[in-house]
Amino acid sequence: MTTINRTSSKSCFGGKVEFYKHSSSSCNCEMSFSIFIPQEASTENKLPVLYWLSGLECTEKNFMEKSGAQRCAAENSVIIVAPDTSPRGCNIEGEDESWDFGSSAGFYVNATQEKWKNHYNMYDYVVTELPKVIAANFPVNDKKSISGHSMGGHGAMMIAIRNPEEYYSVSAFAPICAPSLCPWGEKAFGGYLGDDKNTWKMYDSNCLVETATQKIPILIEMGACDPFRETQLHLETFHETCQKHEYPLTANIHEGYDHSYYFVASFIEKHIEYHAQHLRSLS
Ligand SMILES: N[C@@H](CCC(=O)N[C@@H](CS)C(=O)NCC(=O)O)C(=O)O
Repeated sequence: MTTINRTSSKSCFGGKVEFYKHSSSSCNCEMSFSIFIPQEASTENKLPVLYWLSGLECTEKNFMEKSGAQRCAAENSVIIVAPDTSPRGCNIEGEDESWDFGSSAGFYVNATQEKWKNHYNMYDYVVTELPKVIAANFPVNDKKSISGHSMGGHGAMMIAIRNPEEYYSVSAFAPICAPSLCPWGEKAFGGYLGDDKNTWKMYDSNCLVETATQKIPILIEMGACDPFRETQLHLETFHETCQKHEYPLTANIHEGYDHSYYFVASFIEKHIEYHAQHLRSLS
């Protein structure tokens, strides 16, 4: 069993916000995550988990510190787990050179390129390893949902589209909707997966919805004043692809909101309630 080391524990709305580090076999380095555990969680009362994937430049801290999700998670009896956004400190040349590639920018893929493939396996980490670590160490049942922001919003959609039987619901805030078509995605996929764009499709939600058979509905919030909306996020393209392939998508655009955690904080309660409803519905 993986040993996990708690680095901090704080009371929050009757429950606990805790931070952990552990040795990851997928990423071959130490990984970090944060967790919110509602007060009533116990071995006799195991709770479902909402996984939260953060965006570029984030660590496991941003969501816990800025979203204000804990009160609603406590009220709805949902555990929240927020992993770091990439491996770190792997001594890979260039890993800390830019804010949109390498550290803080794992993009939730399994790298195939020589330089990155030993460590940058965030897909396996989030889909397989982390849920096992959580199940072995916390009072969780086997029900999971997933959400995220920007790069992490895409990660949540891509992971849920590929694993619809694993997640009860999926949602995203200001997601990168078609990574193969935007500068952030092209840089990351090119670097981690190589130049052959065919290999990018398995990690691109805009491609995955074309062939999905079991269709898990997607809920998106997007700020109308998000400065990345036109250049990086491509919601309209994704919307068209979903319509064409009859993939269920609800996208809400909010006047005046941008890309920041102030936007996430403004709508997070609605999403936690949405996930809680799904996590409760099939019990
Ligand atoms: N550094 C970028 C912006 C990066 C950014 O907006 N990151 C988002 C996710 S894509 C975030 O959550 N940042 C951390 C935070 O706001 O706490 C820029 O120069 O425009």
